Amino acid sequence: MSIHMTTRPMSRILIVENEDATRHALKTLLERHAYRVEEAASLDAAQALAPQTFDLVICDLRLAGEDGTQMLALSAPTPVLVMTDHASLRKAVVALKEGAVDCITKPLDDDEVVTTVARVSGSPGPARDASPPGVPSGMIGECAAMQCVYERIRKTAPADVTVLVQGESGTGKELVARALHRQSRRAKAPLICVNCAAIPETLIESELFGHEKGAFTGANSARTGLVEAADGGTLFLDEIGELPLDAQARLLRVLQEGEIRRIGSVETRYVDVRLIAATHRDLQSLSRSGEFRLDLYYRLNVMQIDLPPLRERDDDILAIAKILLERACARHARPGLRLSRAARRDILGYAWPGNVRELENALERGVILAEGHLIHPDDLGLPSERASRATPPSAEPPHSSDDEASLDDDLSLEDYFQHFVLEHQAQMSETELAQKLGISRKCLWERRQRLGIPRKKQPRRMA
Ligand SMILES: Nc1ncnc2c1ncn2[C@@H]1O[C@H](COP(=O)(O)OP(=O)(O)OP(=O)(O)O)[C@@H](O)[C@H]1O
Repeated sequence: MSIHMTTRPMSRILIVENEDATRHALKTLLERHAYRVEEAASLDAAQALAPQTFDLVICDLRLAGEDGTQMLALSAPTPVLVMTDHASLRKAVVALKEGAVDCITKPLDDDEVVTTVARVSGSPGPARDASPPGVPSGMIGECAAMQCVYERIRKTAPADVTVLVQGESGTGKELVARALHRQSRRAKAPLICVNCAAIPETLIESELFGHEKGAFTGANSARTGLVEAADGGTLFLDEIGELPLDAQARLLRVLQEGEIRRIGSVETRYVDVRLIAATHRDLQSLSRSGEFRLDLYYRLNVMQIDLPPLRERDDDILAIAKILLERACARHARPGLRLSRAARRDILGYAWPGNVRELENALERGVILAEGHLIHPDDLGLPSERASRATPPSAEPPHSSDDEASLDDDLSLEDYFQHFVLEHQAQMSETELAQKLGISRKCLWERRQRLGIPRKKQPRRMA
């Protein structure tokens, strides 16, 4: 893998991506960090913009019907940073071998994108790392349970041991793996992330360990596996509880002896890989039922990092929501949106079974659907039959002055709305009222219901 570094400050970046939403979000993010960005939705459109004149090209590997790796040749000598999803990790490995400077995986993580772009371009990097001291970049939250997690990361990262990260889905296990890699001596080598649940069981062994030509039907050429691709670096195996038993046996050999044997090969190769595994399942009880090898479990569990579910992070929820909301506002070019008091109460009262990912999605929905400056409970679209939480909604933590201000704004806006409607509804139609308030008729109707001021039926005017 060749790493291209340049010392001049980054100025122009070309994004080649056929998905409009991703392209737009990436452009907005990079422009916020003072990069000049142009975009193309296809190889042809990219070529027309003379990619070789840019300072960096960021290209999706799976352009609709086109092979993104072609951008490497089209852009030379400009460095190319490739984007991929879990399904096309194989292509990413090939692209890295062919000279891509690095690879970022989808769904894109804002902090990772900014840090990677800064690193591969040699530019000074993000203007500020939003993370407070001691909090790994990209992670939000400072409650006591998360402080323990950060301390574990800080102590474990340099130790070069295998780590087992446990937590419910969406609690940030992959973020922990990234932080461990970044803070380790392997930081400059590749981090290969594989979601074992996303690869079909029949393919997973050859994906991980590679195969020789003719090893099985369809194996037309020899292939390097992802374990070998991580040589010198870190391999993150998410959802390791889904790994079939045969693959578990091969993985055990890698951990015990550093040995790897491609499928269909008699030759043993040696790799130097640090393994980080994650699961939301109880591996010990899986091993009792014979689904997970106990010896592998013990090998994996040298260090354990447990992530708390979001519902147990009371002190953090609103702080996380605030930062995720700012990010969503930036992605959708809706600056300044805030959560209404009722929305904040609902966020605190909800059990968040999908954890931070679910909160991220709800806020994204809120930003897209909000009509005024505030996001209301309906915009968040939380399931109506809320799973109850131990903490009642009234237990909202003390407000910072910022929260206090937005609470007052919220109240005064609702007061203003109510006042305006009551004062003018006799003279104005619903359409006129909605226009004056800058909201849709539907939104006016919904707010009337919520505030208990439904429109009274007007007596029909006689001609
Ligand atoms: N502490 C956190 N701070 C900021 N973002 C977070 C945090 N935890 C999770 N996220 C965000 O939530 C989403 C899910 O995170 P991640 O993929 O790391 O979770 P996971 O536990 O690996 O989930 P799964 O097991 O379903 O793969 C990501 O978009 C991530 O950025």
